[in-house]
Amino acid sequence: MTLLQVQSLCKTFGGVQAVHEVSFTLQAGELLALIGPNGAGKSTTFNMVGGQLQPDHGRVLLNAENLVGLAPRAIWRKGVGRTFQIAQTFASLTVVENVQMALLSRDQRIFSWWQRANAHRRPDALALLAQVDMAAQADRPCSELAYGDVKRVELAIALAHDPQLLLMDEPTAGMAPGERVALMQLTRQLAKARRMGVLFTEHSMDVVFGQADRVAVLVRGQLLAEGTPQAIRDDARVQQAYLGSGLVLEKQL
Ligand SMILES: Nc1ncnc2c1ncn2[C@@H]1O[C@H](COP(=O)(O)OP(=O)(O)OP(=O)(O)O)[C@@H](O)[C@H]1O
Repeated sequence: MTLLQVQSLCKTFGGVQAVHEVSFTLQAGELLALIGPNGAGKSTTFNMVGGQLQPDHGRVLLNAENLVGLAPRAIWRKGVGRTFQIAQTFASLTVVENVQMALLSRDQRIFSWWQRANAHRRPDALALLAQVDMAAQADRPCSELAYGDVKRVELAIALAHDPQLLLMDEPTAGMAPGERVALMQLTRQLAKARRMGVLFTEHSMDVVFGQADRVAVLVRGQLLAEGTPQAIRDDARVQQAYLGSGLVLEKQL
């Protein structure tokens, strides 16, 4: 069964048609990059999939179940995880406590006190940290970590919910080029190992063309092209759309 089917999504803000009849699919274990020049409708599409925005029209099917109309938390409960452009962790807690908090939340336990998190499923939290190569730093406060490491902790937090689909909004924003590729290589390995679909918006073309299985290109709210990284890079319409945008569809070395 197809993991995610986005069908004919439309969204208008005032007189602006932000997204018009956008459709695409995503299979389990696949990484799909949503790219396009500024204002193309990427965030709007992304937020309609996650439930932060309601579409005017169209459907978002997860394993054939329509998510449109559900609150973001209900969508999350159905297996849609999310990471943010600016990584969100509790700086005052340790690395492992952050993951323990996520496990508590997943287990639907009431947590008023961080001490509760501290006692909850530490071995499982450590196992998740091992998956993102952060087990050795488990007992450090998140506030002490380099930004690239915070992003990996955020990934472990997202994995604590065992998502079937992970939405990543510009996951590598603010990172150095080497770190960007490493984070998405790791995400790719995890997606394949867990059969987790990943939909991500991204401005870094080295990440898009190096790590995505497929690329969907939005321009002025419409899906211009969709295909393998190679097909997209060679597509004259895509190159035309990016002309003058300051972005270059450079070749992967
Ligand atoms: N809340 C809003 N109210 C009014 N207009 C909006 C709103 N959100 C987005 N838009 C408009 O919808 C269009 C698509 O915006 P969107 O943020 O989805 O594009 P984007 O591809 O994510 O751009 P960027 O790469 O710059 O983040 C733009 O013209 C934008 O100005």
